[in-house]
Amino acid sequence: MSMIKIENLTKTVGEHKTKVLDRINLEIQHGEMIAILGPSGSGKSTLLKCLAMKESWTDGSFQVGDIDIMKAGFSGKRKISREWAYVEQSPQLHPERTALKNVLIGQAGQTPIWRMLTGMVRSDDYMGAMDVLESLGLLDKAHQKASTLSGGERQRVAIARSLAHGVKVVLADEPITGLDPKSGEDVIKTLRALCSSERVTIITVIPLELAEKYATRIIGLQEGHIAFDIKGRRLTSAERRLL
Ligand SMILES: Nc1ncnc2c1ncn2[C@@H]1O[C@H](COP(=O)(O)OP(=O)(O)OP(=O)(O)O)[C@@H](O)[C@H]1O
Repeated sequence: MSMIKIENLTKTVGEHKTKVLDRINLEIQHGEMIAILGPSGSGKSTLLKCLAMKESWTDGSFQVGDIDIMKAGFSGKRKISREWAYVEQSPQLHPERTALKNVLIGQAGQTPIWRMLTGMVRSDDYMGAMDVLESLGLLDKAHQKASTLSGGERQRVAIARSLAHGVKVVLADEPITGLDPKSGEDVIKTLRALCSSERVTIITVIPLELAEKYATRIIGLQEGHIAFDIKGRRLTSAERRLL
């Protein structure tokens, strides 16, 4: 059984019912690293948000394991959302807290109330948080206040926060925007390694060159529909022309 299965996912907007997503069919397995590519306005962010259940769609079915999202009640959706993280382009962090503290306390709803109140952490949590920060190239920023971090650094703290709390699916919209090429590639390399070692599933919008090098699968969108869906590899010139 696929981890995620969507069929004919369609989203229309406005009075002219413009199709932003047009009959998208996808089956996603654990441990895939999926890069979504496509021209500006092709629907990449909308698809990510729908997959993350942050945005509604007009038509289509959406199954996660044996849970039908359209019919799932609050507890079914909550079970899924605990293990999934959507990292937006400008994620919310506690501005006055350090990068490390942001990773440790997690998002509201994931942290035991006693820990929020006392601020106490176990030493293995501390080491785990430092490990993920290091793997995302943030060790030297661990003790810096979130408000003083750059946009790209804040994104990586948000990814570290998800991973430190055992998230199994990460949906990240342009996670390396604003990073220099080397740091950007290091982040993508780390995400790919997590797919291989921990079977974390990553669905993300990243530049073409990095998608070709690190993604296990590349999905090309064009005007809201899937133009190609291939294993990670160098694109042919015909595929490149679609982007
Ligand atoms: N709620 C909405 N109302 C009207 N139009 C919308 C809405 N949501 C998305 N769109 C339109 O749908 C199209 C796809 O938007 P989306 O942000 O998903 O594209 P994208 O591929 O992520 O683009 P970019 O690469 O520029 O970020 C755009 O033309 C956008 O204007």
